[in-house]
Order: sequence, then C-alpha cells, then structure tokens
Amino acid sequence: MTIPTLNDVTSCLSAYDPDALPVRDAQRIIRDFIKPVGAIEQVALLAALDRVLGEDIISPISVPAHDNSAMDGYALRGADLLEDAPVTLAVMGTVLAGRPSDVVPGGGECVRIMTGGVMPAGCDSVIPQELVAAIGVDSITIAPGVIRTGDNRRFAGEDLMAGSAALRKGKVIRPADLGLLASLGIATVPVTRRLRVAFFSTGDELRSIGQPLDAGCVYDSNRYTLHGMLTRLGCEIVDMGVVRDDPQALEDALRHACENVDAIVTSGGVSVGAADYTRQIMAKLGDVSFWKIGMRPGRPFAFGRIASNGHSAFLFGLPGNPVAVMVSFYFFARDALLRMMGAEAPLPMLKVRSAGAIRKKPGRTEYQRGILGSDDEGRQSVRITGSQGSGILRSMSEANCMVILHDEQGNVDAGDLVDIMLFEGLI
Ligand SMILES: Nc1nc2c(c(=O)[nH]1)N[C@H]1C(S)=C(S)[C@@H](COP(=O)(O)OP(=O)(O)OC[C@H]3O[C@@H](n4cnc5c(N)ncnc54)[C@H](O)[C@@H]3O)O[C@H]1N2
Ligand code: MOO
Repeated sequence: MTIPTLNDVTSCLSAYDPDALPVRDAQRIIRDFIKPVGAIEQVALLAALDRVLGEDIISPISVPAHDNSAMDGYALRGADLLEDAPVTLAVMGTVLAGRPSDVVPGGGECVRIMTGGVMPAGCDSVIPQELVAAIGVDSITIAPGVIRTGDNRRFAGEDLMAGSAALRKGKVIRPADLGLLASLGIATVPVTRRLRVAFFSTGDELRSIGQPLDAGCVYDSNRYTLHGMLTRLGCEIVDMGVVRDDPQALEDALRHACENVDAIVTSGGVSVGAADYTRQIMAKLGDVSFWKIGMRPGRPFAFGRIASNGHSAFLFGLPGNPVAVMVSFYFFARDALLRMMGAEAPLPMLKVRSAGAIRKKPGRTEYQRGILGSDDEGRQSVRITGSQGSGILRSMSEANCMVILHDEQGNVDAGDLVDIMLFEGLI
C-alpha cells in the first residue's frame, strides 16, 4: 500500500494556503492522511471498558431467549377476556423466573407468573396482580377492559436476535455495552490495540515541578494537560518531559519517539520565534506541514509524519500556549488519534442561548470557554468565562463547555443561539 504524501492530500483542496487554513480543511487533511494501526487483541470483558471494538459482535443467542412476562401477575389467553363482563379464570400453577413450567393452560385457565418467568404455551398476555379484581383460592376474576391481548408479554429476541449485529466495530465500549456483551454470554472482546503516543514540551523557559522557578521561567503545565487528555483517550503514553530549545536535543527526542510509538504530540516551538528550532528539525525528519489555522486560540500547528531508522510516526506539533494546546488537541489530534485506534467517535454539538453578547470577527473559528447553566427564568444558557487569552488556563478550568463560533459568524447578541460542545466526553 502506498502512503500518500501531505502534498497528495492537500492537492485535493481547491484553495490550499498553509498560512490561512480554515479549521474544516485542516481537519479534513488530517483525517485523509492518518491511517488506523489495524491490530486487534482479545481482552477480558471487564478490561474492554473504554477500548475500541475491533470487530462486529454478532449475537450468538436471542435475548431474551424465550417469551416471558414483564410483570408479576397471571399469564392468560387473550381470547378468554370479555369486553363487557368480568371473567373468572382457574389458576393452574405458578411459573417462577428461571424455572420454566410445563403447565399448558386450556380455555378458561391461567397461570400465576413472576416477572421474567417463561410464558406458558398458549398464553399471550399477563395481567399484573394489582389489577386483578378478585383473587380466590384457586381462581381470579378480571374486570372488563383492564388489559388487552398481548399486554405485558416480552418476546424472545426483542432485545437482540441470534445472528444479528449486537455492536459494530469502531464503537468505544461504554458500561451499557459491557452489559450487552454480558447478556450474550461473551467473555472476551476483540479490541484494537492501544495507540502508543509519546509527548513532550519544548522550551528553555520551562521548569518541572520541584525545580526552582528561575526569573522569566514558567512551570511546564502542558505536560500535565497532555498527560490527562491522552490518558482519557485510552492511549498508552510515553511521557518524555521537557526537551530543551537545542537542535540536537530535539532531533534525538523526535527520533527516539519515532522509533517507539505510533504518534508524537509536542507542545511549543511551532510558531516563528527565534529559538523555535522545532520546525526545522521536524521538517528535516519527514513530511511535515506548518500551518496557520484560521482559529483562535491555536493558530500555529504542525502536522505530518516523521521517520527514523525505518520507523515512522504521525506528528502533532501543538502550539505552546496552555489553552491553545488543549484546543488544538481536542479539535485536531483527538479525532485523529481515535481514528488511528479504529474509533468513530464524533462529538455532538448542542445549540443553546448565549447569556451575553460575544464579540467575534468573521473569517476565523473561535473556541471560547463557556459555562453552561440556567438563566433567571430557568432556561439553559451559556456564558463566557471572562478573559479568553490563550495563556489563561484558569478560565479553561472554570469552564464546562467550549462555545464554537464558526468561520462565517460575526458578533453574537445576548439571547442568540450558539453551538457548544460539552467537556463531558470531550475532556
Ligand atoms: N510573530 C508571531 N508570533 C507569534 C505567532 C505568530 O503567528 N507570529 N503566533 C502566536 C500564537 S497564536 C501562539 S499560540 C504562540 C505559539 O507559539 P509556539 O508554539 O512557538 O510556542 P512557544 O513560543 O514555545 O510558547 C508560547 C507560550 O506558551 C508558553 N508555554 C510553552 N510551553 C509551555 C508549557 N509546556 N507549559 C506552560 N507554558 C508553556 C510559553 O512560555 C509562551 O508563553 O506563538 C504566538 N506568537
Ligand atoms: O493560537 Mo495562539 O493560541 O492564539 O496564542
């Protein structure tokens, strides 16, 4: 299989300008360029939580396996019910859940049955016990019109039919899926292998926790946000710490990462500053584009594939500013890394009212930090978390959603509907 170059992929875009790339074009280039790793492994059911299903799961049995009762009551034949008069039925026995009975009631007869009990042959309806008009020693009386034929009967296979697809490959396995797989008696699950991702921060001004904060320096916070974001995504991470602004150190770090992982995420050094060697070294090692994306925050971004000693890895060079690193991760790297693991996990966007006016220039996408809550009348609305500077991590921490103001959109008035993406699921 020949691997396309970035040039092959970008040539499909009618107006490709690396210095003014719309968000959707950047997302499309990344999507077209990356490749799923493809490998599948079998894991025990409980270990499959949050992993990506590697193959379709075909149901080996029908669930439920038999027609059964949805209520504690009496199983009967609907044909015995009268429209305008009470009816009395003889009770022929009891069916408990998990203990099928061979009693076959005839006309004018019924069977006491518990929720989940297998429907006796010939019965098609269940009257809940609290709806029975009179319960005698061995008979019951049912008033007219209390139930209809077919009520409270659960059909075999109404959850899943044997031979039908229970789960499709590419699904991220959630608690309901674990339960579904368990209901089919499946003990091991085919999942795609975890993606190995190395990450490091670049910059001589960065200090690690525990080191003294020298004049002009900052603590390396991106290491921790990236650690958290990659862990949440289910990646196997290789934390390479801080790499100095030194060409040889950067080249060594990138080569080492490339030889050991599927993807590399870096932060910092992708803009045009004097000490930003990252761009030169990345370009030297492979097929890497440097973009200025029409967005805020997160304008500079490097993307491509680098190689060393016959190994290659996809590269996501995120900008250094602490909020920019998160926004670029969520709106570019997240989807790509999930796709490399075989997952289809698009995030839903919701429309809610903006509590206040928002200034916005048309011609770029803005990702503003928002708090979804209720206004004075109890209606849902979103408000912006104050200053939106791309170095202000506090406002990211206060937020519970991202407000997405699209390319063409201008100023927003209070009360206008805006698109938001909740952090729950994203972060
Ligand atoms: N002349 C231009 N200057 C800048 C441009 C531009 O287009 N032309 N873009 C600006 C934008 S927008 C961003 S975003 C930044 C991104 O630049 P880099 O990716 O090269 O990032 P750095 O310069 O290394 O760092 C930027 C900023 O973030 C702090 N930082 C970096 N890494 C960390 C970390 N691990 N933990 C905490 N803080 C970190 C760093 O100290 C800087 O303050 O460039 C603009 N400039
Ligand atoms: O793209 Mo930068 O994130 O605005 O500071």
